[in-house]
Amino acid sequence: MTLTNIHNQIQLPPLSLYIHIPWCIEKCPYCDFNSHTFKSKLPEEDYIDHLLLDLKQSLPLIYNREIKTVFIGGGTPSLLSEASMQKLLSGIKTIVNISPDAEITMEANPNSVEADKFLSFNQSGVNRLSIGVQSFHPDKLKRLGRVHNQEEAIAAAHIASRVPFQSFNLDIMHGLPNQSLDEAMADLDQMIQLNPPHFSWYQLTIEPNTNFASKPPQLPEDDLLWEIYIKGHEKLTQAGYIQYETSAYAKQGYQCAHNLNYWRFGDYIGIGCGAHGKITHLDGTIERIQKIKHPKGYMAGTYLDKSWLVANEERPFEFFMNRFRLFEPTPKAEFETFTGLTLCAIESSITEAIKKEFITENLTHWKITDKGKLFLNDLLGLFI
Ligand SMILES: C[S@@+](CC[C@H](N)C(=O)[O-])C[C@H]1O[C@@H](n2cnc3c(N)ncnc32)[C@H](O)[C@@H]1O
Ligand SMILES: C[S@@+](CC[C@H](N)C(=O)[O-])C[C@H]1O[C@@H](n2cnc3c(N)ncnc32)[C@H](O)[C@@H]1O
Ligand code: SF4
Repeated sequence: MTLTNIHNQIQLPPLSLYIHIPWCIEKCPYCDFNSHTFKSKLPEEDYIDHLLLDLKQSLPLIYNREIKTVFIGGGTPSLLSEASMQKLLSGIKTIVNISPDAEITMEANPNSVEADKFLSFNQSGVNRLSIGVQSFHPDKLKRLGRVHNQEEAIAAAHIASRVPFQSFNLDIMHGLPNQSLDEAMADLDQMIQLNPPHFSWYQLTIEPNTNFASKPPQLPEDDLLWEIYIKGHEKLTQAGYIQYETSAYAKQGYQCAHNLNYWRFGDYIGIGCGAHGKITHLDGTIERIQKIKHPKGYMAGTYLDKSWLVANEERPFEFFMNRFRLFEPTPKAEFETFTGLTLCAIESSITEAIKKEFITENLTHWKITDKGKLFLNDLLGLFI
């Protein structure tokens, strides 16, 4: 990349904080997230001390930048006791500068024991709850190895709507083992009745190194998957949900600010086992950071696994890989300020993408077309 391709006006993107809680009651057979079962008692007090120390050690990366969003993910963060969540959230507020109107999300499983803690989590500062429902169908829940049942999922959503969270999200998966169109639509009907402001609708994928990868279940054929997607999308749109990313739907004004910041190539620090981060420095370098994955190793007290700089040549791909997941137009100015490159650096790739009808452009923005969404890998390949 030549010098003329480097933009000299560095403007730091918004900053988020991710906190990983690595434990679950059972390991679900489809899940490859960094989660571990535990034998007796959760070492939660020790772990929170480590999280706070990890955050303190991250300070030189962010000096006093304001944190716009916080996301406590897992694993199953709702396994933490009320006191631990209170200690964690008040602890981070003494270390970093959290914006007074920050979105603070926590993931929860819908078991009754955990749902009883929702109000207390809210009083500790959580203002957005994300509940992993997956399905409302009893057989499907069993097949997915979930430890909650249909009644608990409905009750958890009711509790979440009564607690004064600013928003809550339900995660539902489709394309489940032996799932029919009617079963997938029944899950959506039940979800719509519960009326969450935000809804994530993931197609089940078989991930390597999971139980489903070694003993693959019978998944719906491609034609049926497509029908589920098209009919489901229609139903969600009619119910007032706006799709803003492949799997994310929200009522007007309820998009998830934390995920939006990831997809817009924002900055974030990650603390906890296996958490990753991305930070833009004042000299224009972009650093990626990865923490140690296993709880035992992480709690030995050295948190950093590795970190590396994103080369100038890799920045266009990294920027568009995230950005083109979103349906909103991409401001050209953000490409320059967030990657530190000029538009000249991608001129030929953009021309090619327009010629192939993957994107359109006007003076200020690019927009992905339906064809671009369908051939996303080919589109992104133009920026490698
Ligand atoms: C990391 S999980 C955490 C949420 C919480 N532990 C739970 O499972 O309820 C986040 C979400 O990713 C989705 N997910 C996990 N594995 C998936 C897979 N193989 N295919 C599609 N979605 C998946 C599920 O909807 C899940 O709720
Ligand atoms: C798949 S998403 C589910 C979000 C949910 N649908 C919502 O709208 O709130 C969240 C999961 O991604 C993973 N994750 C997100 N940010 C991460 C980070 N910085 N480092 C490591 N894992 C991360 C965690 O496993 C987390 O539970
Ligand atoms: S409860 Fe959530 S994080 Fe834990 S194994 Fe299941 S899907 Fe993965």
